[in-house]
Amino acid sequence: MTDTLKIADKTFRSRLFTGTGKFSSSKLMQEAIVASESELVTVALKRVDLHSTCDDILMHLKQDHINLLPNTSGVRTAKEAVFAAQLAREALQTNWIKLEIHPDPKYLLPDPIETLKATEILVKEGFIVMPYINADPVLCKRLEDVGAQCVMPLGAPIGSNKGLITKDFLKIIMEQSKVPVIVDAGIGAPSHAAYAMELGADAVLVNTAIAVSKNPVQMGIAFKMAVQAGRLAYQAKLAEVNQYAEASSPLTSFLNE
Ligand SMILES: CC(=O)[C@@H](O)[C@H](O)COP(=O)(O)O
Repeated sequence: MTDTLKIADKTFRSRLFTGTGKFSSSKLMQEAIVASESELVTVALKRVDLHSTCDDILMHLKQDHINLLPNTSGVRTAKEAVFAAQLAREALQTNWIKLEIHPDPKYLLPDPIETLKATEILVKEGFIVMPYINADPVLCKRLEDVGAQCVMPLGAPIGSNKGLITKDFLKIIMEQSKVPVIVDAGIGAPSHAAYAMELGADAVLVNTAIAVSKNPVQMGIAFKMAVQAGRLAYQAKLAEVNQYAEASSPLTSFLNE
């Protein structure tokens, strides 16, 4: 039986979503993404030439199995985000949008109030909204209530590579969410991605760790395998953590009964 992930009208075989920033060339970006087998790839609207039919980034992402997910990175308010999403829909012919509203350039932390406001408006306008947010279980429920198709809580600040520093809150989100939970940002190593999947994430989104590694193609493969391993482990149910030792074989003494 194939283990797939459904978000809105699309079904994904891969639970690794990827980003397109920070690669040293578009060709390398394409090779790494293809090697990772990612099927949902986010691209910052501000980085593409919406008036050109042969934008370098977009040209390299023209593959049958790759779905484009424009993101609103760079906007500071709900109003700007809505405008950016409308532009993306027009130019890229998709109503999918990764909603990112982070006005503070130092930590790039998402603004929860503007994100909720924008989600409400965009859902009403027929968008499939994938909001990037802090790992806030209450906000996740509010976003779900207004029609977000998934939630994308951060593991750590974007580009920090710190891993799942929000893990306790991610666990609550995964326990409560009725929409897919995609752990996004700060995932700095395949082991972080595997851990997120072991916890029960539906998918992860990784950009920096693949793009800036010495060998992005190999790292793309490493992330693919880590996500698969973490997912399998989650499905197989991990053994409980015990306070005390538990012998693996009977504790009878050797030779004398
Ligand atoms: C590309 C993108 O959407 C990023 O904003 C995303 O959050 C990934 O973060 P990392 O670069 O830390 O993987």
